[in-house]
Amino acid sequence: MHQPYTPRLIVEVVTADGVTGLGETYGDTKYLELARPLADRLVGHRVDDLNRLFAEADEVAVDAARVSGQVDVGGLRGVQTADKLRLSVLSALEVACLDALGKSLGLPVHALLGGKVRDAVEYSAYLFYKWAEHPAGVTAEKDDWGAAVDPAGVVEQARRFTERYGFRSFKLKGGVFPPEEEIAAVRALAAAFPGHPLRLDPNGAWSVETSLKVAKELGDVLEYLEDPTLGTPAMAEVAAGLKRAARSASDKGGGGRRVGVPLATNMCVTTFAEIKEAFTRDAVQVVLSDHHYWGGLHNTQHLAAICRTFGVGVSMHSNTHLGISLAAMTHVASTVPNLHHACDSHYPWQSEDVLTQRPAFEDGTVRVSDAPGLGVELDRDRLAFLHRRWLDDDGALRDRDDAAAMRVADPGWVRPAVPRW
Ligand SMILES: O=C([O-])C(=O)C[C@H](O)[C@@H](O)C(=O)[O-]
Ligand SMILES: [Mg+2]
Repeated sequence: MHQPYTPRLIVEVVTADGVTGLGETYGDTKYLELARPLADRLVGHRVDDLNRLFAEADEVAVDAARVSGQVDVGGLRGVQTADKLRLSVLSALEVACLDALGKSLGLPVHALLGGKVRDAVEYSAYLFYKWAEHPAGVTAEKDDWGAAVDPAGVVEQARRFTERYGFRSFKLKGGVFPPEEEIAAVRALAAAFPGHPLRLDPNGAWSVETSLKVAKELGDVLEYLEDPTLGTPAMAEVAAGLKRAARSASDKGGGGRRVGVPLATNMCVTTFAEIKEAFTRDAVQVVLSDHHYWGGLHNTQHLAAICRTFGVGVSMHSNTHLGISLAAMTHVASTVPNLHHACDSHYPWQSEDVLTQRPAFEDGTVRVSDAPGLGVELDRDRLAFLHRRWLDDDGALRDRDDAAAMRVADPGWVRPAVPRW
């Protein structure tokens, strides 16, 4: 469940020559608290002095109450550490500096990152279970996607995604209905779109046992299973169980059906500190990077290099971002040689943006811009309009609370404990 609106922080750097650069990141209060002091420390620095950003960010104090034993957005984005909070803010400044630097030098951001290895970046269709409309009383833009609360609705949503944007890969956000229903939805997708890459992401809603059961049932159709269960130890148990099952199936002759399925994560490996345990235990086979919380585009390249060294796949996680971040993701993704999966993006679900021209999806891809910088332009009127809405809000939209809209439909609703199944 996602709130209809989400706060975003837009950063603009201005050089002494008057060149501007744009960046974007999460905009909840805890990020805004760090953005101003960090921005103040950077006044007078060069936009190509990117490594210094990390040292400056380290000097910005994080309120301990923001991070003590916390997970981000109910766990959806993994652990919340002071460092990760700082890196998430830093990422917007790094992207803004790269945009400004590229514009000054007449080079696209991908060139500043070493050059693109592909001309277009593939994205996946992000399928959500949803009602036809938001519950009465929830302020939201209307959409024309219709309801998706069963396999037929999910297939219909996927069909619209292919018609509108040409996506080939499909990711179903699960953990909503009992696993049997989500298995049926994935099977329906596989029947409707034979050979298309499919993923299912229940955000840790299942026990190890349920994860193993679902993975075995869908082993022949899933490209990967994302965060079936919470935490590296539990993911490692699932991965080991799947390996055992695959071995025993091959000992028995196999029968041609794939038993194992790679596990992907944007929850248990979201910081460099978490890599060692996860990779040495073979708990995950694909890491979904998010340049915001990994600390920018250079760090995303470092992460990709570590994944390559360990034989772990890499792709990208999405986060209700706008077009600035989509452009940044596309530039960095174009430079990663070992990007073997279509990246996630919530962007088709966003009806609003702060750009004069929205990035477009063609055949499920975004073309990598060769224009100087990111290749996007800020629409100051739209930014002012959205900022005004944020200022006028009673405070309910300042910090992401995905349960808020659910509580309008069902006042007693609380986020279910995990594992739920
Ligand atoms: O793969 C995903 O998109 C998720 O696991 C959920 C995300 O964390 C998403 O809700 C977000 O960050 O806004
Ligand atoms: Mg995920």
